[in-house]
Amino acid sequence: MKQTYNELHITPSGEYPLFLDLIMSLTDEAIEEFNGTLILRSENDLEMVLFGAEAFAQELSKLYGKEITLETKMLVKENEDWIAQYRNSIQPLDVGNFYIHPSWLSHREGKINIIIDPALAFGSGHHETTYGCLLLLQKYVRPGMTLLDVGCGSGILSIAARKCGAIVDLCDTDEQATQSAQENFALNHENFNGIWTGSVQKRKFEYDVVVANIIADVLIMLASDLKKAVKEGGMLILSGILDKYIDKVEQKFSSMRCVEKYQKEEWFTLVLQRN
Ligand SMILES: C[S@@+](CC[C@H](N)C(=O)[O-])C[C@H]1O[C@@H](n2cnc3c(N)ncnc32)[C@H](O)[C@@H]1O
Repeated sequence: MKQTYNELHITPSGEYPLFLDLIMSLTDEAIEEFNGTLILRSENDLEMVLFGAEAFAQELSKLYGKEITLETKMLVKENEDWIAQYRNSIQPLDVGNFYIHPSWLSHREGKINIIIDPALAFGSGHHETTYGCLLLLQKYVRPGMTLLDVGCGSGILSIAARKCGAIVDLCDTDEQATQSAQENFALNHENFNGIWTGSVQKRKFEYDVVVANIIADVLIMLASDLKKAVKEGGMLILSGILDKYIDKVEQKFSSMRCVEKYQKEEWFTLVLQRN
């Protein structure tokens, strides 16, 4: 990309459609039409287009026996690097020992680095619910534990758990999410044990830790399957719970012992232990 581009404005005093046709025949660039002005933008030289339009105006004036004039303006403008601007808008994030950053930013020494590039799947780390799960995972996950991530989205939680030494399975009902999670595992040079499109019911094992950051209604619907997925003495980390639904969720999971309740803004994350 060049540093600058040219912008040509042509406003004919008459015969506008003929000038539009002429300019379309002189260039492949897109033409903007604004209040009787034709605007062309190009990194290439536009002098020939200007010259052609002026010559055409003179010829038309002769042909019609009346003066057809052009108001013209040639500007040189700075090219914006939109991709760079977009990239600059994506901020890295510290969550306890984790440092979450996109692939174009460098690692931070002394931190557990997690690379997540923006994509369609949920889970950049910035949402309060993901943040809560990340904080609690680093507190409760130990090397060698098994973990199931239900509703994996971008895979951020299972990547984090893997980086803490867990053996991880993950699933999501959305195929785009499982696809994105696999890409993010590869980006982080990490591996998972199993991944599937679907939910907790498709699991084959019981786990030391199950994490599910889904909305309250879905957690309630999945309650029995989520509880069964946890080994005796194991932990269930639930998030995606708005404060107004916390009582309802706690009641539904009351057969488990509440070990920790973390709140960030209006979002709760619960750590429950199976007896
Ligand atoms: C809020 S996102 C969480 C993403 C990621 N785990 C995080 O913490 O950032 C919830 C994810 O759950 C998935 N989901 C919704 N209902 C589900 C269900 N019944 N079983 C499994 N996943 C589900 C959605 O497709 C979505 O990717």
